[in-house]
Amino acid sequence: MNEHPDPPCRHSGKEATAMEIRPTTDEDLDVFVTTVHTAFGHFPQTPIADGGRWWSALEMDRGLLALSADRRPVGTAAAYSFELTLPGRHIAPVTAVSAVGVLPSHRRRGVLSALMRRQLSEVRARGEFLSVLLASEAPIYGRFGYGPATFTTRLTVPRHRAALAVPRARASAGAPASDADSGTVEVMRRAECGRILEEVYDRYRRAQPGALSRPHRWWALGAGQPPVSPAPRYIAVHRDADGVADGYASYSTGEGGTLTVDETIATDDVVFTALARFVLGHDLVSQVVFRHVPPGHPLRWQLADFRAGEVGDHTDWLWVRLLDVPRALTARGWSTDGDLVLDVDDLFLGEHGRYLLTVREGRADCVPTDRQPDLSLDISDLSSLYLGGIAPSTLVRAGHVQACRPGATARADAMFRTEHPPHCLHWF
Ligand SMILES: CC(=O)SCCNC(=O)CCNC(=O)[C@H](O)C(C)(C)COP(=O)(O)OP(=O)(O)OC[C@H]1O[C@@H](n2cnc3c(N)ncnc32)[C@H](O)[C@@H]1OP(=O)(O)O
Repeated sequence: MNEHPDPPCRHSGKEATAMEIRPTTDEDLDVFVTTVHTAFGHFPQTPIADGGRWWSALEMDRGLLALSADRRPVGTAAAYSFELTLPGRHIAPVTAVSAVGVLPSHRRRGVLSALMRRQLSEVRARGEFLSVLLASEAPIYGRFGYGPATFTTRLTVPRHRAALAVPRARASAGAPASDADSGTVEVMRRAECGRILEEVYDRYRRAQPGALSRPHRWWALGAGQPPVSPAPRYIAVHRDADGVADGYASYSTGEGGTLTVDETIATDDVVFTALARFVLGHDLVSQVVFRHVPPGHPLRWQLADFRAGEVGDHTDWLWVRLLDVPRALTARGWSTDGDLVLDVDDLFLGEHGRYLLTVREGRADCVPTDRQPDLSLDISDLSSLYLGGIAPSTLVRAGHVQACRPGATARADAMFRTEHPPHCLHWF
């Protein structure tokens, strides 16, 4: 991207000038974690007492600490090194931003803005073109160029209305045998699973756009949330006819007989259905709560009673930030040929670029152009569109994206659409 002719850097004037931002080292772990806790005000609830497991995967050589003029730590930002699966099953390295916090006593003075600026420049210096995060509050990150790009829901099904319908396609005579599940489900405890979860998750995430890698280190340390952490859980492990694990559901039962499924990981739809059927058939359960179900997932349609599946917590999950438009757009796969001229503003970084995106046979070319634009948009909007989880027409109708030529919106919709909607359920 070019420097903007008159960069509207909204925050530069406000960014704390007497502050120092420095990278962290292993020696900073305690002060880093204490500062994050104070920023969130969550100290009593956070399980740091559990041997620091929650924070054990922090990459301290990638963290940032903001120090006030009197050298006191007042702000934090962490960065994890993951891979992100893009449309077309292409895989790219990403920086996953986390543990962002500014002390309550030092807010709204530009500390976060300065941390974000430093962090984005370090991501570029690594040669990466994508940054991602999970936002604690939606209004925070758009100004820094991030846009919500994947979405998730919770599906609650009362046990007495949990019957699955016989799918018409399978009930009809002559349905292919491969359509039915020929595998088995075994219940294991989390502690007995060895590397099964890690291996199944890795197969799943490589085929699922929007999914993040979970590095071996996370599993080995038991960092994060269940089932990566070793919290007590039952795991329903699905195996194919050859005995190879190809899916799992991690679950526990709680108050009032609610069975909560942390995540259902399946390498195909038949495996997902088999695992759903298994937990929905659990005795002594009043309802089953599936967390992290992709919006529009077929499970709701498989229930004999369509209204039995109550959708809740429909919310954003992964926020994406493009740092190099041509590299990002050429890295993902595309399913529809076409040409599109995108005029992109990056207000936070004070950059502007106009690009001709040309898609032929699944791959894109993206070069600077002075042709008239089809769409004019902010980098946060392009970042939202990037994984195919939201249609350009939605952002045009919302007034975020400007369609500059007749037919441009429909063409953009067709080009950005992906065969598999993106979904992410990794917490970091
Ligand atoms: C990926 C993650 O880790 S998500 C976790 C984020 N952290 C938290 O939610 C912990 C609690 N909150 C905090 O620690 C702080 O309030 C932060 C980190 C969200 C913001 O830090 P600050 O140093 O106050 O932000 P900063 O002063 O740079 O604000 C920049 C702009 O963002 C706006 N902004 C900052 N936080 C918020 C917010 N929560 N809601 C709405 N606007 C916000 C500011 O008003 C300012 O806007 P302006 O330039 O138009 O005046």
